[in-house]
Amino acid sequence: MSEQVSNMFDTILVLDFGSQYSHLITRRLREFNVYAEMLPCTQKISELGWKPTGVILSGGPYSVYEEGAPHVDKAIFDLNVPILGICYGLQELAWIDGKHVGRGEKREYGPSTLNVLDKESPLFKGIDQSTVWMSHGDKLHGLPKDYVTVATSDNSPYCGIAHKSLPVYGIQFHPEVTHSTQGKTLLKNFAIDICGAKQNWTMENFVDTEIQRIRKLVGPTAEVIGAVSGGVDSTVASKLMTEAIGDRFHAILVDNGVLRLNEAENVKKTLVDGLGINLTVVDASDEFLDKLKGVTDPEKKRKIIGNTFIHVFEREAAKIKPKDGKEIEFLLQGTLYPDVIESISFKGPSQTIKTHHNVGGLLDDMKLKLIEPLRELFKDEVRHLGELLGIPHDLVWRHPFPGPGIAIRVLGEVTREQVEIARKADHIYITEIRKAGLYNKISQAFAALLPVKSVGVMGDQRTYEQVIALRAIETTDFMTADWYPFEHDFLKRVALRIVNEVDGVARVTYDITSKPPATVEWE
Ligand SMILES: Nc1ncnc2c1ncn2[C@@H]1O[C@H](COP(=O)(O)OP(=O)(O)OP(=O)(O)O)[C@@H](O)[C@H]1O
Ligand SMILES: O=c1[nH]c(=O)c2[nH+]cn([C@@H]3O[C@H](COP(=O)(O)O)[C@@H](O)[C@H]3O)c2[nH]1
Ligand SMILES: NC(=O)CC[C@H](N)C(=O)O
Ligand SMILES: [Mg+2]
Repeated sequence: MSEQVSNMFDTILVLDFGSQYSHLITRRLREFNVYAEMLPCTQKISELGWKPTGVILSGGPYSVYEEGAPHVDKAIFDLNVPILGICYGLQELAWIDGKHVGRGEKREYGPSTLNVLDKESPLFKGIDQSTVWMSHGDKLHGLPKDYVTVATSDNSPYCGIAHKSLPVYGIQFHPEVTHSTQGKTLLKNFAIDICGAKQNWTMENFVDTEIQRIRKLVGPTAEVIGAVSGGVDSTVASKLMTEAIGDRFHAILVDNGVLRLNEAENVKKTLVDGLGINLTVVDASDEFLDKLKGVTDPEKKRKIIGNTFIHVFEREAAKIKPKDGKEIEFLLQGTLYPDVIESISFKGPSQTIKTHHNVGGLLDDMKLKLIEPLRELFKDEVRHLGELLGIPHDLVWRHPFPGPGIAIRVLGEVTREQVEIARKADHIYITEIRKAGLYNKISQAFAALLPVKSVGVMGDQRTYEQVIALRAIETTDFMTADWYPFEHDFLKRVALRIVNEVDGVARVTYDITSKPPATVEWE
């Protein structure tokens, strides 16, 4: 899939050396409609399968002179396309041609002033003295062979360098962060003027080319299945698939008994009636809740739900008999670019904090070929795509909802009764958030039901019931998050409604922990 998109649009290849900012390079380029793709720094150019329009080497936490430090495939120089090294990338260029890199006397983090020496340099066109963001401890001690200095900064005499005859550049600062005030101009200069990349990466173009691509890939008769949740990603992927192949696409929604209030019905209404998606809703709630009986360990809950999910999905898939008399050939997945990025680090995927349920487990058994139309997109691009495809605004901007659902929001044993309490409280909470006009300001909000009892007094009677914890967070990437600062009156209103309207709850608390150290979900 990734090969195909890169062949259809001029593509800047970003080779990732592990900087925390690497994905921002891709983002910035896409913001001015130049398509870019990030791959690990160890990518072999001969195995790329497409020709980049230009190459950017990212920053990274290593030192080029260290043993075991990552190094780029020298074949990038045989591509005869422009190259830009950023921070570690600059140091890598200098290391390759003369090894002039070492520890600096002073580390440099934060703002610095850029001083452009070569006013004719195409990389610095329209850029003069400006603030640039630094984050390095190593520095160049001399120029690599055949390079000249084009810019300096207070602490970096080789802040910008350029090859004398080739379009190869290196810069010590990070143009991809917004703190580098003219960083975007520099990236534009590189991608558009120096590489000559066309600015044709628009969602409208993507929709057209992607629909054509899916049709070609699937052929005139083959059929496709996909799991949909009513969440943003699977809905957008399903709508795209429906546009491409109509009801040869079979969507399956599994009601696992831990969905939100009236969710299965609502999703059915929106997807079938509203969007024309060929959807089957399978009620497997008894099966899930039976298997969850007596289980309190969060990881066990996640695994049970993940496994049961696969089981139910496979069973339903086997019932589908394609019209061409063959078997189902493809499985649609709503994988997004951040999922891909997280697993491409050359040191392997990051440590497992919690097992996110996923449908990847289907792969081996089912021998289905994967279709992942959103694989190159960031979440906000997926939302934009959803709007273009005519998916209602409310659905496109929905808060994410985890696959294991309310089961990981009912702490302790999951029973129908406990799910019902959590569901009702959640519904009231979200309704109030919407009423207050706060839904789109918050990234995710939900109610969790705690397995502790607390004493209360209602109508002169002693009560002894459970506790609801409200959570609301703001985040851009869900990797880090902060709690949302509600007005006190709002919290007062929600607490009152929940205790009054939901049997079994005597107390409400608000969770004021950020991530880290907490996670978004309670389990
Ligand atoms: N109840 C369900 N029935 C069928 N498939 C499901 C269900 N819950 C989750 N899935 C599948 O698991 C995938 C991953 O879930 P995830 O929550 O990451 O994405 P999403 O639900 O599509 O979007 P969002 O992030 O907005 O919730 C979904 O895309 C969908 O394919
Ligand atoms: O599809 C999913 N399957 C899961 O198993 C899962 N666990 C957490 N989440 C969602 O991921 C984001 C980060 O959550 P955590 O900080 O709790 O890990 C939040 O948006 C969580 O809701 C999941 N989504
Ligand atoms: N941000 C970076 O790329 C840092 C590169 C290298 N690790 C240094 O400290 O200089
Ligand atoms: Mg979801």
